[in-house]
Amino acid sequence: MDKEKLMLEAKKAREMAYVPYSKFPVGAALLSEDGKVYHGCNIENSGYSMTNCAERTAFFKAVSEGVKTFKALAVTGNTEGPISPCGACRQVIAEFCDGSMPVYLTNLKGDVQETTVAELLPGAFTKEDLSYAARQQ
Ligand SMILES: O=c1ccn([C@H]2C[C@H](O)[C@@H](CO)O2)c(=O)[nH]1
Ligand SMILES: [Zn+2]
Repeated sequence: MDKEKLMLEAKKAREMAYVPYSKFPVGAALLSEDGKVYHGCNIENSGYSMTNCAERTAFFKAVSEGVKTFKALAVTGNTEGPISPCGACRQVIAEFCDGSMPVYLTNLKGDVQETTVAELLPGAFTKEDLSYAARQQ
């Protein structure tokens, strides 16, 4: 699947957003190794901190169905420039994806920023950091 199609899938996913508080719908489309697209939207809550972003929704859907290897991610929202994932999502993306995996950040006007997982979260805390500590025990 090409990046244009993946960004279109993110736009479709955005239509499902549940955003009564921010009124700021976001869509994500996560392409798995086996070519399947996992869609995600943001899902808000009256307890604001319970809100789940579009990106994490897509990852949690895939992982909960046993899929943990991914090829690309597209995210879109109605931002002036390409949308910028929050810190929590950057950490979740870093958990499941190689640093070199492409991420397409876009908006409704069609601006596109092609970046990578490593660029989104330089110096991410990873499972390697945990295993170092475990080896010392
Ligand atoms: O990349 C982003 C940025 C924001 N949001 C959501 C969280 C909240 O519902 C709304 C406003 O922050 O947008 C996402 O889903 N993804
Ligand atoms: Zn987020």
